[in-house]
Amino acid sequence: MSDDQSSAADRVSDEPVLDELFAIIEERRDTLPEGSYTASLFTHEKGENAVLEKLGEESTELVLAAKDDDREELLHESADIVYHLLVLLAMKDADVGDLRAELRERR
Ligand SMILES: N=c1c2ncn([C@@H]3O[C@H](COP(=O)(O)OP(=O)(O)OP(=O)(O)O)[C@@H](O)[C@H]3O)c2ncn1[C@@H]1O[C@H](COP(=O)(O)O)[C@@H](O)[C@H]1O
Repeated sequence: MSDDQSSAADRVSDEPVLDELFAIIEERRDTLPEGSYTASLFTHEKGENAVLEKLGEESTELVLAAKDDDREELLHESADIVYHLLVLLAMKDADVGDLRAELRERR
């Protein structure tokens, strides 16, 4: 780990960024505003298959970024995956609280 990278324990934060993102995703799902990429994923315009395809593509890109030791690309693809994963949860009657509970159970 480089000097400018703190340990995982140091970087534990209660900043609710995932909860905020999930709330925005739910709001887009429920109101379907014009011009919203997120809203388009909840319509026939794109739909579930588009989300699953994105997750597949981004997983491959994540693997390639890791193999290339490309830290910037690794973080970019990770963020894309987390976003599309949260969209998928919102499609499947699950939410970020369920994900948190699942992770807690494994500790
Ligand atoms: N976090 C995201 C987010 N991550 C990715 N994306 C979109 O997901 C798509 C990803 O497709 P691609 O991977 O093909 O895009 P890319 O990253 O340019 O391409 P690659 O280099 O990865 O191949 C792009 O259109 C991105 O804009 C996102 N779109 C929205 N959000 C969040 O959702 C909120 C609501 O945004 P709207 O969708 O505009 O309502 C925003 O405020 C953001 O917080």
